[in-house]
Amino acid sequence: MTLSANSVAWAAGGSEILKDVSLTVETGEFLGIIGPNGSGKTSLMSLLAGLRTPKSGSVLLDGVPIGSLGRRAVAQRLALVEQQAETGERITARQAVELGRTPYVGTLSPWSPKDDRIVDGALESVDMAHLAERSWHTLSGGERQRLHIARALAQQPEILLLDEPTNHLDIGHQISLLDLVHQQDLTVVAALHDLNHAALFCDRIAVLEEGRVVALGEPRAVLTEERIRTVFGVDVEIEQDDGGICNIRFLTRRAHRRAPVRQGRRNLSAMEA
Ligand SMILES: Nc1ncnc2c1ncn2[C@@H]1O[C@H](COP(=O)(O)OP(=O)(O)OP(=O)(O)O)[C@@H](O)[C@H]1O
Repeated sequence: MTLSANSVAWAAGGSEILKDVSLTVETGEFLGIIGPNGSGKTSLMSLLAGLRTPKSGSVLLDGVPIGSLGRRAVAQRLALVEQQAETGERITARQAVELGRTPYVGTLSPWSPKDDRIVDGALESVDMAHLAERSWHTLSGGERQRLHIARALAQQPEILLLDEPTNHLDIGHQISLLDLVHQQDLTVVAALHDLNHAALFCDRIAVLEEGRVVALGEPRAVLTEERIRTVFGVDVEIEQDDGGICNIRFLTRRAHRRAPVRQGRRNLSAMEA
């Protein structure tokens, strides 16, 4: 199943937020969207999810305009985890994940043991089965974020849209969540802030700058020192490991200051030896 944006433009508050955005996510691909704050990542994700309508251009789900499909039909194919997804309901962790089954349950197809099994599996996959009966409002930000992912997995979509999915997560859970998503047989579009995560997990990366796609391709082609300097305004050094994966090192003033100290320490240990 493919998802594509074709010359999409979107405006809000009197400003053009997205301008002439074109990209296609192929079946099974993990596409990363990176860009500075305010570059339009969240806006693009909601257009791709069919939550917003482009001012011009189109978003196609398997070649069909997403706006022409019913919400239930879209939800059976595509799940979105929003950046500030919240629930005001007084529900348990498990009930939050059960919401993922909404597109499948109805008068003619009542809740069944199969739905229970899918919810159990989703809770286990994000390491939250032990907190299934806890009230939502007692959970930490990271636990809630893992449940949002579990809810999306319980939706059994073919395409998963994730807007900054590692928000609130410690580094162990950031890696295990991206690993989990990567291992699913899913097409993934994820807005990511961590460029090393993008390099490690994405098949291709689109770079957004002021609402335009300024680069789109494999991580090693897109993540160059020059581009990161131009788009994000930071100096980096990039090394590629044997597998061709980029390792980005940020050259902050602090890193520059610390370099001679490290050298000094090495000299000192050499003298002590
Ligand atoms: N409904 C709206 N009305 C007015 N302006 C909006 C609206 N939605 C988004 N914007 C503006 O559009 C721009 C892009 O916002 P968006 O949230 O898509 O960026 P982002 O790349 O996801 O940012 P961040 O990295 O900070 O999450 C911002 O300047 C934002 O203020």
